[in-house]
Amino acid sequence: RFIHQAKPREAQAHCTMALTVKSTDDHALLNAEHELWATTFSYIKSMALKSALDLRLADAIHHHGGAATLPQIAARVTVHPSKIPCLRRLMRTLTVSGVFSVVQQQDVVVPAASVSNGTCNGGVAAEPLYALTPVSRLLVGSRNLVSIITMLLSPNFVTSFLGIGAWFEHSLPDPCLFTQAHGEALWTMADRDATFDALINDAMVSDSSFIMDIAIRECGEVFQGIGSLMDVGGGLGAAAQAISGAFPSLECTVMDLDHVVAKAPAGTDVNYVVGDMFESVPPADAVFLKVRT
Ligand SMILES: C[S@@+](CC[C@H](N)C(=O)[O-])C[C@H]1O[C@@H](n2cnc3c(N)ncnc32)[C@H](O)[C@@H]1O
Repeated sequence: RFIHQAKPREAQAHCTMALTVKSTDDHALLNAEHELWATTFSYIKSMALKSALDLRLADAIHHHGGAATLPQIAARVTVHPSKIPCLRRLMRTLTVSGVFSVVQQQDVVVPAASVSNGTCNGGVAAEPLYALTPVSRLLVGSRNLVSIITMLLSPNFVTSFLGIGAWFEHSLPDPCLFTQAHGEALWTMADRDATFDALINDAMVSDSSFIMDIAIRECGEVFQGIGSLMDVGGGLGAAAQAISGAFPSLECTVMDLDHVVAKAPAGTDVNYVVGDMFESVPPADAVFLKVRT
């Protein structure tokens, strides 16, 4: 904080001052305050990730074969030229949290003017190369997790968590955080708001397409020996499709609310039925309910 508030030389002086605190108690106080600020701002990590999704930064790096300089990234995303120094700071935040990695290239130099990082005064400057990591590789390619992360970081979900304190004040049973924040249940909003419904359904397809391949590889034996399966609250059926693909003799049916089943894809090996799981569940050899914890 000292460094950001002051000019470089003053910052150094302040920094030295901070580091030469003599009292152990003051050291402890400053450490505690640092922890408090770090916890307070920890949401910046997820907001930086949201920005990366909004700006499609992983796609821009992927386009360049998995590693790209800031000018190369900036050329492929919608960033006003005046904000390119800010983009460098965003990339720094994302590399600290492991979304991207960065290497300082020794052998590639570019004119400082084109770097536009706000710190170079002419001459040449080595351009850092930002690369995809195992984390950001999950955000590119055909089976990516962009939709589920976009939903989890969407305003309707994020704002719900602002009410945790208020939620504790009410006795059980009470509305969940989502209902408390928005005055209606998540599935009611999805029924009413087509954009929100699409956000959820796409999110679930991306999550199920990813996790079910692993689940079938790791514990596919649970599906052996059964003739029919009912995926309760199965959404657009991505999980059931994965199971059906791996076990073609297993008759898979998805049960969901009518506004979801109305959008179910045609031409799959999966059957779809409308129903309310709190009223009844159609008979099958096994009931499947996918839960992520
Ligand atoms: C979190 S999504 C999971 C979708 C799917 N199982 C998956 O993992 O890809 C929950 C699903 O339950 C459905 N749902 C909510 N309430 C329901 C109810 N009372 N009866 C049947 N389905 C319901 C929603 O429409 C939604 O598709």
